[in-house]
Amino acid sequence: MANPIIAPFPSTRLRRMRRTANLRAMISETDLSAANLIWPIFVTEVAGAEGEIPSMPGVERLTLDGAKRAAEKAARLNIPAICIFPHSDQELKTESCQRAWDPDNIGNRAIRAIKETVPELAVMTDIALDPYNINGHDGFVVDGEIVNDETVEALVKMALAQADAGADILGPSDMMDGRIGALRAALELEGHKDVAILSYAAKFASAFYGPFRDAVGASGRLVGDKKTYQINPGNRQEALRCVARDLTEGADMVMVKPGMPYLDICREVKDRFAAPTFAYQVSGEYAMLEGAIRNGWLSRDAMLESLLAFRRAGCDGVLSYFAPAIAEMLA
Ligand SMILES: NCc1[nH]cc(CCC(=O)O)c1CC(=O)O
Repeated sequence: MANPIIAPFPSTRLRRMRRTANLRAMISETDLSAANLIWPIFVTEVAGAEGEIPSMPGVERLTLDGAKRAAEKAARLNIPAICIFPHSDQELKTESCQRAWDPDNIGNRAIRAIKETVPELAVMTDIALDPYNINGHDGFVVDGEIVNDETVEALVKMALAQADAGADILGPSDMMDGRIGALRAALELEGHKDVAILSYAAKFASAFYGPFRDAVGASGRLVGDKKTYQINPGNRQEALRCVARDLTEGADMVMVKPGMPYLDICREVKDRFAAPTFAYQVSGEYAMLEGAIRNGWLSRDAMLESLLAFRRAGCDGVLSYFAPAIAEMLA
């Protein structure tokens, strides 16, 4: 960090350069554009489940057709990537989670539909068993324990099905140990050497995921919590070790999640590892801001400011449910 030289007042008046819009523009340090956005969407296979998610006002579960229209909208707004989260049939959730690697599960059908509609749009996926797991966990549950190595084997099958369906970027959000290395090796072996991995590397056991679990229909399902695999929110060093580990195992990009309460981690990850770094402004952050905006307690500028803050903290991009609204404001 440079050591700024400040002449004493009144030689230095920092307000001089804030006086007009053009002067302010000249010394603006951080930019935000649609290219910095990844848009997470929910796609449902359940008739009647489409439509607004009550805890995420303004965000809808989409049908496959809705997902295609979202892809076209993303392309029109210059958003480079869309991230698919499946809402699957509750009746078909099992302990063995076999639908997670079914080529025709709703996630994989959405990948294909979007790649057919807008081939140039980057499609990112979610790798974790929770949308297909009867107990809402990201891994297999055996005698009350979330088992690591067996889960990683299943995640590899899930990843290969997504890569076969045409995914550009895989997003392992499961927080099992050793999954990045296993995924990377399998992708190399199975002819998918160019499929990228954006690892949910520093993923904290957060209370801010609540609305997301409503959106994917996992809320009523989750037995216990995710503290045996997600990071304790107070643990900074452990988060950095996770990022180092995932980069060593072959992640192309890393993520910090949630976003706004963890901007210190974003900055530190970017400074230390100089790798493509993303943050996930998660469902609870969206709900807070959007709820306050809808009540007239905050202006829409709060949304833009929150995104700019991620950029200032060193993030190359942000997964945000605000992506289309922001891109429209910036256009
Ligand atoms: N695989 C689970 C997953 N993938 C993305 C999110 C949260 C995203 C959000 O809150 O917006 C979660 C929730 C969780 O870990 O329980």
